Amino acid sequence: MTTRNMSRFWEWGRKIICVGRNYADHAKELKNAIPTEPILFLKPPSAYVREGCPIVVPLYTSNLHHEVELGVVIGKGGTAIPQSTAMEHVAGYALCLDMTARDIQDECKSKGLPWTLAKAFNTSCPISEFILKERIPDPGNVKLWLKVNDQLRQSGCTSQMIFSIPFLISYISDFITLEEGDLILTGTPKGVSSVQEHDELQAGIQDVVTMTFKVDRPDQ
Ligand SMILES: CC(=O)CC(=O)C(=O)O
Ligand SMILES: [Mg+2]
Repeated sequence: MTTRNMSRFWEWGRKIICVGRNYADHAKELKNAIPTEPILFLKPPSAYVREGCPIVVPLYTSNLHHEVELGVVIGKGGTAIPQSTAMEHVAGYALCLDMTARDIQDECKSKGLPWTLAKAFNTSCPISEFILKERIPDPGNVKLWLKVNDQLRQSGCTSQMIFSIPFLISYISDFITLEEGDLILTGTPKGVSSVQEHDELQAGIQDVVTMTFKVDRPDQ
């Protein structure tokens, strides 16, 4: 099925499609309504950051939040993909953080403006290594966790997702053609919180993968 080596998919310049409020417990903690249809937004490929490089806090935010999420890596593109064959389009997975400037997002929400500067800045998408599809046989039932300076902040299971992975692939591909190398971030469970310069973030998918990132702030 996969025609290219996916192991460095983040270098291909493909799009990152993010799903918001896909866990009811997270929607509730931010006092947001539970969606009846997926909420979508995008990050550019310049948002990617790999282990060994820092997450850089944008100068314009004073409330940068972590959101741990399961990322789905597309191996075969398509438009209007039926749910029944959606998983055939998946090459694998990645553990992802959807770094969010929460103060900027709140301001954009209150003004009815897009979330771009809250969600799509450089280093807003830290990712793990590529995880082959076979290593996560049931992506609808895996545990995700995140610690800040060794303190557990997020712990959830993809079984809590409101919209399943096949549904999301089908729904997204009705509006946005999916291409090989695209990444879908499937939303975050509860426990999002603020991070500061010098913090260490560690995250994992049960026994499959872990990753560690430092937070940095450029000089003003
Ligand atoms: C409120 C949000 O930031 C939505 C989001 O990204 C999520 O994962 O949920
Ligand atoms: Mg998110």
